[in-house]
Amino acid sequence: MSKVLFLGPVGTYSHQAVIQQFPDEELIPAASIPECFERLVSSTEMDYAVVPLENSTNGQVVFTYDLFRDFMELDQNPRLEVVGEQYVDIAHCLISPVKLSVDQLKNVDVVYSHPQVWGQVKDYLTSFDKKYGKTSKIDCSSTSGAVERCLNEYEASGKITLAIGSRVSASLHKGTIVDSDINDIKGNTTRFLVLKRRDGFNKIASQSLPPNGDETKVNFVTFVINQDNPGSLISVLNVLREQDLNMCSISSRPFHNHTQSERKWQYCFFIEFYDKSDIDYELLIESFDQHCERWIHWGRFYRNALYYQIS
Ligand SMILES: O=C(O)C(=O)Cc1ccccc1
Repeated sequence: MSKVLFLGPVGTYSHQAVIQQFPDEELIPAASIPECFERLVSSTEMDYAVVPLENSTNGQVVFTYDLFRDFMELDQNPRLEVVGEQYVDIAHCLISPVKLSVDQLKNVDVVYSHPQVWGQVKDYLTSFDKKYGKTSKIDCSSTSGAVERCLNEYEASGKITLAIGSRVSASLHKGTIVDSDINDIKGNTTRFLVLKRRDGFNKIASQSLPPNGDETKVNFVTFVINQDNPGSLISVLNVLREQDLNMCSISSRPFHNHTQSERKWQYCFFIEFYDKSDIDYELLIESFDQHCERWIHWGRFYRNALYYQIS
């Protein structure tokens, strides 16, 4: 049986993603996204990890992007590869420890959740604060961890706070749902990546989980360029055009080159592009070597059919 790390505790959206991917394996809750990366790389006991990457409402889960960046910066041969992806519909609920009257709601001054949530319920919380009074938003390591903290605080001190998480997290932690489906944008979906320890290093990560009906494969690459060379980013993207490779995502995160740490406004780029049967990977490696200060090919994995879900 494989051991699979996920952002816990049980009831997180990551928990749902890992159940979708590995319904019959041993699921191991981690306290944070960095812990998922670190335990997978450092412990031969662990086989996979499932981490949130981006959300359809408010984009990057920056903690995960920054971990890919840092692993690339610290280790030219990071022992990790991306072998799959999952998609989870996000349906946030406002959760309390007990059933609350309107007056009790007016006395609540704290709401707990994962930082990624605030951008997904901004309008909802603005109108909530107008109706019931200003609340402080407190970050927790996960949505279900936020619900757990809300219930534990009530048990320990009787203080009534609120949390935002899934309906499952309310059930598992015996919370009460005050309001449901509170996302500002319907069809809110989070994309997760499935990580595997990379045994030995090859410039092109080759393993992937079996296809799920969609035979399209996606390549995931991070790179940094010499930003003082005009056209350096175009030169890298031209590598894809020259081989008629279709890019399906591009994003960036701040990058602090360890040799120029005092320099600001440098970027690490993240691109994904679709596979083709006739990719000349030797040429791709040569071109990335030529135009990038450093780069890592994290994986070639099958596109999950849920990617195409329209709402
Ligand atoms: O905290 C969770 O439930 C997670 O899995 C991270 C997350 C948080 C908010 C939306 C999607 C995933």
